[in-house]
Amino acid sequence: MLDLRSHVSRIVSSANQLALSPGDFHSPRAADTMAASWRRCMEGYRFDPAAKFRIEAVSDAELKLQREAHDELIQFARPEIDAMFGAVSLSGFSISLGSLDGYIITERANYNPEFYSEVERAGTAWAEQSAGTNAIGTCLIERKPVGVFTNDHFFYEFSALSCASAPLFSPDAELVGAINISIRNPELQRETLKVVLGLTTGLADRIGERMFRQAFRRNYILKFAIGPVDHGLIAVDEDFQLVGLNHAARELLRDRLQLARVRSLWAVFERDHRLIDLARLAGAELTLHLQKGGDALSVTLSAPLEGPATASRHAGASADAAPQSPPRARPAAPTPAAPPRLTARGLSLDDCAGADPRMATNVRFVRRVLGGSLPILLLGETGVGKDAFARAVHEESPRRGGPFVAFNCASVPDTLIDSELFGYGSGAFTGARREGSPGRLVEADGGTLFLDEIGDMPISQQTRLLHVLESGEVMPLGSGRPRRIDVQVVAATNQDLESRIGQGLFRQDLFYRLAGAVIDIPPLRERADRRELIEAVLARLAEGKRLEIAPDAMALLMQHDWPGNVRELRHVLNRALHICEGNVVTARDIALRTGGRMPGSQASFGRPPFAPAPAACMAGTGAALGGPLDSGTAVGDTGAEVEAGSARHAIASAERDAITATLARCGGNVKAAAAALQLSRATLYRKLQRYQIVH
Ligand SMILES: Nc1ncnc2c1ncn2[C@@H]1O[C@H](COP(=O)(O)OP(=O)(O)OP(=O)(O)O)[C@@H](O)[C@H]1O
Repeated sequence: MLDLRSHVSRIVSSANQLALSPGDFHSPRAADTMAASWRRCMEGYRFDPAAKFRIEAVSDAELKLQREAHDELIQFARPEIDAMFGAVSLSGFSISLGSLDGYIITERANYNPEFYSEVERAGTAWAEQSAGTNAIGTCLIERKPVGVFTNDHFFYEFSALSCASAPLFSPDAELVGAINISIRNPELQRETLKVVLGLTTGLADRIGERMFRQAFRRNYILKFAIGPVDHGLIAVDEDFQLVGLNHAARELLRDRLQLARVRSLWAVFERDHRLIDLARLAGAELTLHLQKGGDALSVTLSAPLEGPATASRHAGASADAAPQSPPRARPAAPTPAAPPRLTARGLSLDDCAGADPRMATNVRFVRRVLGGSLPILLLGETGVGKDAFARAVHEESPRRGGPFVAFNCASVPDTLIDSELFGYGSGAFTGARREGSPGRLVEADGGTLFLDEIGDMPISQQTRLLHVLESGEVMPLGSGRPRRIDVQVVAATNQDLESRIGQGLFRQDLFYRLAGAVIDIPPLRERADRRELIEAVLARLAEGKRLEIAPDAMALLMQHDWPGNVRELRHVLNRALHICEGNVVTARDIALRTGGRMPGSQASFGRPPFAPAPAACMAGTGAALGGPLDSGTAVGDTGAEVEAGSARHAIASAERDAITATLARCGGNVKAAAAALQLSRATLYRKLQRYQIVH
């Protein structure tokens, strides 16, 4: 282990020597991985390697939310983590699972304080932007296994640790997190860490395989070795049409898939008639050799775990989808590309889930609580489908025969919320209806009450609502008689409730009461099934008319970052279908709002150098500037006018302005700005990326 002075000078000189063009913070060569990360730390995040560092950690409540959001990933990872921990239980050895944001969400460790440090506990923030060079954070950025030996950590505080992390990919080949092994042992050799890195990569491979086999449980699966611990997995239907490829298989077969624009397994391997017969007969698993470009590859074929899927020629690995478009994570769907079912009642829970793994987890989770009295809290940006989800919950719950009552806490004036929500007796106040009003809570008795924009509810009504939820009784104003009610409460917000609690604007006890089951609905830009969702929304809008999306239009739609989410997508497609010629929507018909995420972006809002590719794109004509969200108002889903400059936009806009101003005041120093804004550094980095603020 180096002393502090040598540590700092090694980092600074290596980062400076790294021959990269300005702004290129990603190194193509493995040997440069550390130096590239150090350089990101100094130039991108403006960290000082000599500075004292304290790891950030989320609160227990936030950790609980994180765990709920990653419920499925934890379920798949935990048995493998436990098995590995049981096999290699050494002092100073811990295994942890990091979320995509770099938080440790579960861990196994020897908690002997001699070897265990608080920095390894669940809830700590290891995103590189938060903790500097480290195995979890750097692996998540590099999307490859990364070992970080003692002083390779950017901050000196971590130099007693050596860590190895490997990325975890979903069945759709999306990065979903990282698995990490840490060792706190001064005797550890750099060479030994390489072995540990192999163990970690094998662990990630096995967790990925569990997820893949579950997702494609109705398909035949071919498995073949790619490296000493890596495996390619390919799911096919009974006609040997490709249904899914894991990340390793996609990487290996990338050229072939791209060139051939394949759907069939026989474009990857040479046709083998034995395989067809064997697959039909296969009761379990068999190993055979398949020819691939002159080489014989040993492949294990396993039969479906559940009843075989019907032929699915529309599978994700279709001609124009492979390999960028992930295969479907829900192989059970008989016609995977079919649009969601449109009923008079709207979307079902399966429709809301589409083929997105995070949404599938959400739906599985919410189904477990339906029928009980646990309140459900829906979180997500504007337009992601919280309202649609709430209605689908009602339709699937045992209360579906009862009323569904929606109450928007932001659209009713504060002074009327009391009477509207809790009701009032006859003659309770001047202007009241003579016969009184039962109020929305009582109206929802026996059914579901959807409290939209709960984050905007004034604090005094929050107190009353909390009382109702705790007692199960409503006391209408001036009636003197409480009324018992039996209601499934579903609340929703796009606000950061934790920070509202911090500002004293939201009651913490109400939050805990509402957060019985927390469902985090991902924004459209993060959904793995974007392509299918785009097609489904168009099909739904086209009402039976057959319409196609030309590849150039699809490319625009896939690149856009959708600040208004599915609602914005609907507006864009609705406009396109009315102006397109014939049955094909082309790029000329697509008008996308350009610039920052919220209206009124300033020129200074760009993309941090390490952020994903810019999402803004513009159709060939100047019409792009006249996109629906620019027009000031937009026609809402129910036909009502929705203000584009609504309270939500104003809040986001104010937040973005406050961040920009604070950063400027702090000379671009993120740490100082985070302290001034009373945000954790990780949260501020997330917001910088969200608002695309260059600092
Ligand atoms: N999975 C989906 N498939 C098709 N359409 C969808 C899907 N999810 C949402 N939509 C549509 O997108 C639009 C916006 O959805 P919704 O109103 O539920 O969003 P929201 O999150 O509640 O918005 P807000 O935050 O503004 O209240 C609606 O027209 C809805 O029908």
